[in-house]
Amino acid sequence: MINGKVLVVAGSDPSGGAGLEADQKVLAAHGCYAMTSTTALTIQNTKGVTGVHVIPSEVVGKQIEACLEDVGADVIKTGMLASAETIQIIAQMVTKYKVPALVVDPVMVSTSGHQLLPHEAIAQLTQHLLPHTTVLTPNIPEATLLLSQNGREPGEIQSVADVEAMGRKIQELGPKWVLVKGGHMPFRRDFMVAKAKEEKEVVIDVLIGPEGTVVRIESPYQESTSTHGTGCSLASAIAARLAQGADVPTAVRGACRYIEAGIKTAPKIGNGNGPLDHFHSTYTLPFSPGYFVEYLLEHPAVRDVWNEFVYHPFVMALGNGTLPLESFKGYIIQDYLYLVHFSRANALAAYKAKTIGDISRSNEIISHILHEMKLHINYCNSFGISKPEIEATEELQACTAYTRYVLDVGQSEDWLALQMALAPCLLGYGAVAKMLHAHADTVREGNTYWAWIENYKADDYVEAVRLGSELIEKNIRLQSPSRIEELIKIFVHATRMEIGFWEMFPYK
Ligand SMILES: Cc1ncc(COP(=O)(O)O)c(N)n1
Repeated sequence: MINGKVLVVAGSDPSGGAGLEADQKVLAAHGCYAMTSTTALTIQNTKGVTGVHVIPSEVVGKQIEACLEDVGADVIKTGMLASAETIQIIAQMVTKYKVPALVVDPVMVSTSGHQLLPHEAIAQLTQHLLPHTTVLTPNIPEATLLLSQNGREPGEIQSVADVEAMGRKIQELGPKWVLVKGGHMPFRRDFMVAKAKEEKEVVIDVLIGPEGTVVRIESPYQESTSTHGTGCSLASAIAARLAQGADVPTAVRGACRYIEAGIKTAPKIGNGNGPLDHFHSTYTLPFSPGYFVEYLLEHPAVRDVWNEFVYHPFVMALGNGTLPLESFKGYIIQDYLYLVHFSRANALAAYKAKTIGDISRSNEIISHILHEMKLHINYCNSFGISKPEIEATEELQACTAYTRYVLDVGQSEDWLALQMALAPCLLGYGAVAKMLHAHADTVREGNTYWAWIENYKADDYVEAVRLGSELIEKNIRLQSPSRIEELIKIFVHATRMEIGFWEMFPYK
């Protein structure tokens, strides 16, 4: 689901760790809709930048216009701007389209030392863009350069208080909020600049805001070579959170935590300064909404056991009419006893359901089971077995094991886990009947078991399968991938119990 629209105006990094490529990953990880306007194509990888092809500023402007006059944006985020003309055009667009928020990462020099904004463009940046800026995100070298190019004394940094003073001076140049990023200058625990390597303990990002607001965001110093694109990614994470309605301090704090985790879990890609893991907290479901059951039955842990159940020799003997009648009688009686507990399990599902709609679905399934049990009684009567005789029969172990397993899942786990334990029976009998209907060896005329097959192919059973699947589909996509794997294990175990049920009686 898309929440928030962000337009990024920045340069492209073909190696994917910084620039537009990183920005789009961050926005995707936050569930935002990302648009881009490209200021430059760089030639770079984790080892450094070897070339820059600047895109004409009219093209950049027309790309921005194409996005804003149609889709619109909640936030514009800028990165590498490449030229003074491009800066002017962005400022015109921000004013013309009254974009609600502007996050400016004043990219000047890459981590590897390559100039990404001409020195003379810093004046344009200050004059045209900073007055419209909601959040400006310089690191300490960029903050120093911004102040000195504007004829202000950056001052020497000894402590966090000096960083705050620096942020305040930058705020006077126009931006509403300034985040001075501390990654380049770690501190000791006492908030003095770390001189020696072993003194580097904390990173402090300082956010300066209106009416004297100061927020310090402290995180543990991480010794890492995976920091390529951290600045781009941080500013995009701030933009994403603003687009989703967060206030600036909340957006900035959340974005800093996102980057901290991205460095911690970085994938070690390339031979230089590697990229972050942008997707450390993103779930990707392995199926598309509405197609879980299809995915489930093809899952490597399910496929073979499912086929063993559906194409079991007991089933095939029902289909070609060769199943010994004594086996069928025994099976029908045990299945009746099974259905009593299966109804209890569905009643438990109704109890665990949270909406009247889901309660009523469980109720419909129980009504269907009652109908099925009447057919079992009719079968037994035709074999001369009465209802009291059925009910007086002792459950066989496979019947007890299966039903009590389902009930235990229902007691000890949640509603969806119970539905997964119930699913092999519901889906399986539908699949068995469908398979037998289509199978070349199936005998219809004179097959004692044809009526049994017909029952599970009838419209009302097909409808019950559809309802059951719909219930699972609706709820499964709210689960995490690891929980889905656990739920699949329940399905597999219950399917094995179904196989055990076929195995109770001789089928030859
Ligand atoms: C296109 C582009 N934009 C920004 C950066 C800065 O990122 P870093 O400081 O990590 O090199 C970059 N290297 N390339």
